[in-house]
Amino acid sequence: MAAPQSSPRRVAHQMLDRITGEGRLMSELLAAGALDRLEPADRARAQRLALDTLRGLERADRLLERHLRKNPPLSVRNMLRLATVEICMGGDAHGVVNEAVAIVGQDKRTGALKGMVNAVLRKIAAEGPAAWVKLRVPRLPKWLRAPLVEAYGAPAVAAMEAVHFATPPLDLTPRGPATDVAAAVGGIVLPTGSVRLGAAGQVTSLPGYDSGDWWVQDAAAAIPARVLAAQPGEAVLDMCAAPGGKTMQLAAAGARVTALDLSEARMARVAANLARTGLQATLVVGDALEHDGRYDAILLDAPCSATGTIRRHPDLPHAKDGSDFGALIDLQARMLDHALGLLKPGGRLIYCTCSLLPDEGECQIEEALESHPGLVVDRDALARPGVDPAWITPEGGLRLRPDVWAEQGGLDGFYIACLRM
Ligand SMILES: C[S@@+](CC[C@H](N)C(=O)[O-])C[C@H]1O[C@@H](n2cnc3c(N)ncnc32)[C@H](O)[C@@H]1O
Repeated sequence: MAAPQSSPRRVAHQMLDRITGEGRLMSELLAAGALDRLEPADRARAQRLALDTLRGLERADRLLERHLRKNPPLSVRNMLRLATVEICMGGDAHGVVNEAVAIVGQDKRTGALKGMVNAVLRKIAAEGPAAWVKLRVPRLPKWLRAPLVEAYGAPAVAAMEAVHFATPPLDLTPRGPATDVAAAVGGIVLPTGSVRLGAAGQVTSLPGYDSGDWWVQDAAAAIPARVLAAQPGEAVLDMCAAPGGKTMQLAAAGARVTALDLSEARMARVAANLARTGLQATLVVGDALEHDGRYDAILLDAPCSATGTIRRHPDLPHAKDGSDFGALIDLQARMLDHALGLLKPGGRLIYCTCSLLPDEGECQIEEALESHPGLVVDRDALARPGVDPAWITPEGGLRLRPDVWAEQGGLDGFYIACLRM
């Protein structure tokens, strides 16, 4: 086995370069082994440094602007950003500055700038922490902010940005009684039945992980399967299943679940999750648009912009620019059309996306209702514990936003609707 050869700051810096420079998502980098050169104990720290930097990027840039005479190359800017955020969040300035200077100095392309990095970061160490707290909460980029302001209004978007800026809590979906899991892990039970922890630490060392008593799943992401309310023995298709959070909910309810996903690698995670929790489903790797069968119920958690998950994935606004969302919207419509054709008479379909964009939620349902005579929205299905009727939209879906339950850490943005043929 190759010896680990890096440090958390170096790895966090490399991840920032790839996210901001190449438009890669952190999930892709992690899947490709970005943390492998670190000791296991250092991996969470590297990831946290990168995530904190991405959440605070706008503030870091504002502080750095005061001290930069020229725009440095992106890699140097990213090192300055990472060091600025760490210093302003209470890191040991001496150690941070020394390593930042070493990292810039050891790279032939940037070595000549190490003196500048040293000088700028010494100023940040002196003035930054006091100035940091006075800066505004970082905003979403314009390409995303504009449609959200149009949909929800500027005050609501500002409230979402405040939640995005905070470190999110950890949510667990309990397999059995939520109170037992909450007591075991030291969490609270949310009104919708998920268990929430403030400071998680290492997930795999929490009580009940090995025995599969729960799985990690945002409280919003747990609502679609609750709305579907699978009954024992029902044939249920989880149409875009990986990594399997909703598959496990459906299987735990006693349904005969077929879990379908296009990605073999992601389906391996469904298999591992089912093995850990002792739950069962039939796994199919394939294209949802070509899948055949007849089901009592279908859960379509369609691929989407994932703009509802920014509090957990602050890399997204920096890696994306919205240019690939049109193709996703088209795919969602085709998947919804195809899925409706797989329902038994009287069957129900849950359509959901972890998106904040109405084009991927409300508009998809409005269009499906126009093009499928006889299709109806089942509003009554939304009456689940903890679901606030104020979240129900005019066409009869649920609109969840990060600023819901903001004081308790918020929720992922989601759209959920129950359709019946
Ligand atoms: C939002 S994620 C699903 C999350 C999952 N339902 C859960 O709760 O863990 C969307 C999934 O759609 C899958 N996907 C994308 N295109 C697909 C297609 N044409 N057919 C089937 N699955 C597809 C992706 O591989 C991805 O795993």
